[in-house]
Amino acid sequence: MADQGWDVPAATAGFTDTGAGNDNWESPGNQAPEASAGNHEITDTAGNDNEPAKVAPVVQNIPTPLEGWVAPKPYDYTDKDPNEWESNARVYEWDGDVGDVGPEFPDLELQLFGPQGSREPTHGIDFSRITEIEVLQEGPTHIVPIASFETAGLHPIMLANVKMARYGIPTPIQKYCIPAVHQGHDVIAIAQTGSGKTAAYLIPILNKLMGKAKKLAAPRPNPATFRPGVDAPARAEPLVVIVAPTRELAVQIFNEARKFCYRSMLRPCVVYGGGPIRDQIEQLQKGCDVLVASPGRLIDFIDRPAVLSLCRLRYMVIDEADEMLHSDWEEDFTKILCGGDQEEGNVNYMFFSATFPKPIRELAKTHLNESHVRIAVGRAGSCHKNIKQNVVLVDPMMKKTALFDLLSSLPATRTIIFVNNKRVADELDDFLYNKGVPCTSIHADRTQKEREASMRAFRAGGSPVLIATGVSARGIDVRNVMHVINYDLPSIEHGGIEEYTHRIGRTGRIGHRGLSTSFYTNRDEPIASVLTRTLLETEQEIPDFLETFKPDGDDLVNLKFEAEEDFDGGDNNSGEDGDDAFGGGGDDNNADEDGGAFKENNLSRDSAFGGGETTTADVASGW
Ligand SMILES: Nc1ncnc2c1ncn2[C@@H]1O[C@H](COP(=O)(O)OP(=O)(O)OP(=O)(O)O)[C@@H](O)[C@H]1O
Repeated sequence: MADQGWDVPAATAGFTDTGAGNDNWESPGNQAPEASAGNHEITDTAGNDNEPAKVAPVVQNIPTPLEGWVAPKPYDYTDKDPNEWESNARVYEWDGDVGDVGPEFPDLELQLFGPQGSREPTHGIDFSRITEIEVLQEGPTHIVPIASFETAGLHPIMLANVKMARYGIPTPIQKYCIPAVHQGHDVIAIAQTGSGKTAAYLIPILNKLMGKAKKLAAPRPNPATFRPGVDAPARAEPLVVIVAPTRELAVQIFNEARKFCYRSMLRPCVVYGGGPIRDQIEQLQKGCDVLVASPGRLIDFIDRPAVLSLCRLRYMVIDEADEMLHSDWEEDFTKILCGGDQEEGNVNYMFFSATFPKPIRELAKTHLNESHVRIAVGRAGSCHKNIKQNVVLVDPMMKKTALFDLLSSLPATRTIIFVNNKRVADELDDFLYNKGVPCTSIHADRTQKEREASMRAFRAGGSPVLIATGVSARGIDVRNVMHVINYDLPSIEHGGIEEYTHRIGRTGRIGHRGLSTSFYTNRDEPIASVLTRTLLETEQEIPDFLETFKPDGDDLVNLKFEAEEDFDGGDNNSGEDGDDAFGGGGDDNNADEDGGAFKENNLSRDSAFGGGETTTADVASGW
C-alpha cells in the first residue's frame, strides 16, 4: 500500500481492531456482547423501550464474510444483562471521609483509561495542523490562550486525568475555553468536528469545582454502604448540567466526564430517553454533581422536583447547540434553560458546536451574560482539510450495488454509512448483512438496548460498519473511523451543508486523516452549489458533473459561502488576528487562504487509502 501518511489499517488483513487501548476503551465489565447488533432476525422492534425485545427463534444462518472483513454477527436477543445499560457504568465513588481527593482504584482506572502501555497520545499525525488553524474571538472580553495543560492552572488530579486520557497538547478550542471558563465567563464556541470541544468545557468546569466539591455539592448517602430502596435517597442537585441532542452523545459525554471526575468528589450521571428510568433514578439518588442528559428525559426529571433540583446549578452546557436551539425544540429548550429552579445569576451558560448559523447564535446570545466570550476556530461550519472528500455520480436505482462495490473495493476499515431515513437504514442493514458485511445500525425506531449494543459493537470492532440516520450520529466520536459514506446526501431542508459537515466529521478527528464518499444523484441538485463551494474551500477535486456549479470570476477568488451570510458583522473587537472574528461577512471566510491555517493541501489527490487510484474513482468509473 503506497501509504502517504493515511492512518488506514492494512488492506485485506481483516478487521482486527478490537478497540483495546483506544480512547473508547470498553471496560471489562461493560464489554460488547459477543454477538453484534444489527437488526437482522428481528421479529419485533417497536413497542416499549423498557421491555426486553421479543426473542426470535433465530436460525443462525451467518453469511460468508466479504473478503477481508470479519464475519457479520446477528444480534443476540438472549443477552439480558440488566446492568448493560450505559447509564449504569461504574463511576468513581468512595466513602468521602478522606478529603477532596480520593484514593486510586486501579481496576476502575483500567476501565476508564485503558492499560498503562496504551496510554500514548491519541492524536493523529496532522495534529499540528489543527493547532495552526486561525482562532478568532469576538465579544467584550479578550482571552489569552494557555500554552499547555501544565501551565493552565489545573488541579493536580485533573492534570493527572488529562495525562491518563493521553492528551499531550491542548487543541485551539481548549487553549481558549480553559482560561475563559476559569475566569468565569459564559462562552459560545465554534470549532471544527473532532477538535476536542467536549474536553474544552469538561476540563475547566470540573477543574473549577474539583477543590470545592465538598463545600458546594449536595449531601448524599455514603456510596460504600448505600442500599437502594432501603436507605433514604438523596435528591440530585447537580452543579453542572450538560445537554446533548442524542442519547448516544449523552452517553459519550458521560464517559468523558467519568474520566475527568476520577479521584474527585464529583459524581457524574447520565439520563436519556429509552433508557431504564428506574435505574436512572437510582443513580441520581446516590448523588449527582454532573448531569449529562438528553433534552426530553431532562425535562421529565425537571418535572419531578423530589428527584432532581437545579438549585445548586453553576454551569449549563449545551452541546451541538445549533441542533438544540432548532425551532422544533424551542419550547423544550426554554424550559431547560429557565424552567427549573436554578438561580439564573449563579449559572454560567456555554454553547458549543461545529456549525452555528447566525440566527441560532443570536438566540444563544440572549441567554449569555454581557461579558461572555465568543470563540471561533476556523470558519463556522467549515470542514477539515484532512478529510478527502469524494463525490460520485450514481443512478438512484444503482445505489445499493454501488455501495457494495465501494465497500468491496476498499480495505476493511471502520465505516459509517449515512442515510436520510429509517426505512433505508433497515433495508441497507439487511442488504449488506446478507452480502457478508459486518454491519449494524442505529436510528430512532430501534430500541435503546439495540442502539447501545450497536454502538458497543461498532466501537469494539465486532461490527465495523455502522449505518445511521444523520441525527443519530451527531457528535459521535469513535476512534479509527476511516470512511464516511453519504449513501444519501443530506437534503437542504434537513440540515443541508451543516449536516454534511457533521457527518463527514465522524472521520478525520483530532489530527487523523479520513475519507468521505458521497453518492450524488440528480435529486441532489439543490445542495450542489454549496457542496461545490465546500469542496473548493477544502481544496478537493471537483468532479465533472459539479463543474457547472463552480462559482466564477471574483466569486471564485473570494469564495463566499451561503453560510457566510450568517456571520456577525462589525462588533468584534478582539479577534486575535485583527478582524472579522465570526466571519464578519467579509471576504476572508476562507481562513486558510490568508490566515495560514492550512497553507498547503494536505491531501494527496490519489491517496485516499494509500492505494493510488483504487478508490471510489474506480467504483465510479463502473457506473
Ligand atoms: N488535547 C487533546 N489531545 C488528544 N486527544 C484529544 C484532545 N482533546 C480531545 N481529544 C480527543 O479527541 C476526540 C474528539 O473530541 P470531541 O469528541 O470532543 O470532538 P468535538 O470537537 O466535540 O467533535 P464534534 O463536533 O464532532 O462533536 C476525542 O476522542 C477526545 O478524547
